[in-house]
Amino acid sequence: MTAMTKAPATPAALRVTGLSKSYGSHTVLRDITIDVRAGETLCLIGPSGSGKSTLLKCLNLLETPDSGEIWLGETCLTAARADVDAARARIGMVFQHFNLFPHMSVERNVTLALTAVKGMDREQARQRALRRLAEVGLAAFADRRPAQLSGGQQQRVAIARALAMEPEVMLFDEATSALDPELVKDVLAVMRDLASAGMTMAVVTHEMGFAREAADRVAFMCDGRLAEIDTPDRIFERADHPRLRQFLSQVL
Ligand SMILES: Nc1ncnc2c1ncn2[C@@H]1O[C@H](COP(=O)(O)OP(=O)(O)OP(=O)(O)O)[C@@H](O)[C@H]1O
Repeated sequence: MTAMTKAPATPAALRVTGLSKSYGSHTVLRDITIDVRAGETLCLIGPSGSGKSTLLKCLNLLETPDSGEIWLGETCLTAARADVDAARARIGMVFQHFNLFPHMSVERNVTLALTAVKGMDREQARQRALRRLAEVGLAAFADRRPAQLSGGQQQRVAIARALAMEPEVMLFDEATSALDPELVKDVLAVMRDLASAGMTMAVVTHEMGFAREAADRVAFMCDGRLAEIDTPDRIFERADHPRLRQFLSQVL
């Protein structure tokens, strides 16, 4: 008789349990339990003010939750003695506003943290930056200043900068919301490539097309709660949660 073998569960790269957060008397996150599996693209959708960005900021330790735990692999980020800087270096974050240094070249923007934080040798950092810039389609722009690039190109530099740190997880907080509509698709294409390449990603987005096509799972947040989490197909085609149906009827 052969022993039954059980398929290994996909490990969680990030795991959140019982996370709550208030600003004064305003409760923004209510008892959120969610994980981002290794290699997964998880999209977070929901009405404005539902807590999506706050959740992402908690994941990157830019905000401190009032209660609950966040685990990055085997490391508890919310433990009293957690090394926040070391943990943050393992998580890449891309914001709506790219915050590039205007007086530095594109290449220097990407290498800065490599040399300053990782202590990498300047030439080694440059080579890594050039590889990352090539991946986002900007190899030819390394010596330019950010102001000489379009908003979409600047956002791709910000993505290259985050990738250069070789993070275990990438977090995207409305990365295309500040862009002119015609610049959005190039940034989404880079994000799609990353998703296809197996990068672990949590993506707050208002781009329902991206969530539908690129996500492995979609989480719907509402009033600070995780209201639904499921495959894109079930979220978009077979939604039975009334607030989700209402939300989708407004945005699709
Ligand atoms: N630093 C802060 N201080 C006080 N209230 C805040 C702070 N940051 C966020 N909030 C409030 O928390 C709630 C959730 O905000 P959050 O930005 O997480 O929502 P969101 O779902 O990302 O919204 P959007 O889609 O509009 O970006 C909102 O009511 C917001 O006003």
